[in-house]
Amino acid sequence: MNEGRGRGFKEGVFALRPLPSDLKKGDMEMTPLDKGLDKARVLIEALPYIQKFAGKTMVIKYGGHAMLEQDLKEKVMLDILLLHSVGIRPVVVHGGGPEINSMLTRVGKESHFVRGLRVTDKETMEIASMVLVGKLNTEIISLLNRFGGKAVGLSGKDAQLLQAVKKPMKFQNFQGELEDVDLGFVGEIEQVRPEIVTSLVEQGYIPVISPVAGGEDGESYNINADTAAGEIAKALKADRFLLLTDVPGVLRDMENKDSLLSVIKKDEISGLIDLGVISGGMIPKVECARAALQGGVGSVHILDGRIPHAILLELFTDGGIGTMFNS
Ligand SMILES: Nc1ncnc2c1ncn2[C@@H]1O[C@H](COP(=O)(O)OP(=O)(O)O)[C@@H](O)[C@H]1O
Ligand SMILES: CC(=O)N[C@@H](CCC(=O)OP(=O)(O)O)C(=O)O
Repeated sequence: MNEGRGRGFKEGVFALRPLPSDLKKGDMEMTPLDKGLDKARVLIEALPYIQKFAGKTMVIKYGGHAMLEQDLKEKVMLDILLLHSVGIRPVVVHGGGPEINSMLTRVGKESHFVRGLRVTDKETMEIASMVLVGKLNTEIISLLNRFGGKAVGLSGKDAQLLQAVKKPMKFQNFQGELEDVDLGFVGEIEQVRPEIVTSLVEQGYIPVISPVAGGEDGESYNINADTAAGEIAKALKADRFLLLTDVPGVLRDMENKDSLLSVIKKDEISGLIDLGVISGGMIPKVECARAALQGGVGSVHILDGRIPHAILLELFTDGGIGTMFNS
């Protein structure tokens, strides 16, 4: 199903004879040499991608349900470190919606969303900041650094990285009329000042950014993490923008996990939304994918963060595992 992405690299020297991992059970026991060859083959398949991506910036949006399991979290961190070790420049933007929900429940507050955006009153903003900046950002950089990385935590407020204004929102009522909805401290990004990120990246650090922006008025604004990551990817003119989520990618039929759309062209996105193929939480993702492509990002990938090493499988294998958006 993933064949035909046309990434253009052929398997190298190892394609000429059956690979040890291709042998069926019972054909032959794998010898230590076979196992070694298998590992070599994996590295060789990755080689053209490693060469192609060296020095390139990749923005990785990590969030949602893909962030909840410790074992998976560690695998995501190892993937990011591997990218960094082969000369790629990863920039991480994280979410944490489910963790904000649990913290709000613990303090007896309900979560309300309008078109995927959390209605954010003053107290919710404080709690969202505590969870995103205080807890999750620190946890991610601690993990990366524990595994030997040099990660630096930032929020969108640092060095005015993300400047926002209050986001206006209209909502259609039961009579079909458009009404204004007050989302509170939900922000719309007005300006991205990527210099702090660029200078950290140039010095070999991995920036890890939480989606809280500052406003002219000195307030903090809550930004959807997909949107924040997309804006940052655009400002950095990233080569790749990866969104990790909890589905295999964009499915043609939500009931059928095998109906993955492996490649979507930028111009096909509106049609898929109009047809109802893409709905709910997937809409902001594909919309920020489109905006990122329009803003000069090379390609955008939506992939299943629940699959161990999803990032490596997407970037360094010929078929990839998720949905790739390109122009
Ligand atoms: N065509 C589609 N393919 C896959 N998922 C879709 C599609 N349309 C809607 N969705 C929904 O989008 C969700 C992903 O968005 P969301 O829950 O906001 O992700 P996250 O929490 O990772 O940011 C999926 O869990 C699924 O319910
Ligand atoms: C305005 C808005 O909705 N902000 C999000 C920010 C976190 C986020 O987007 O996290 P995920 O990527 O894990 O969903 C929120 O408060 O949940």
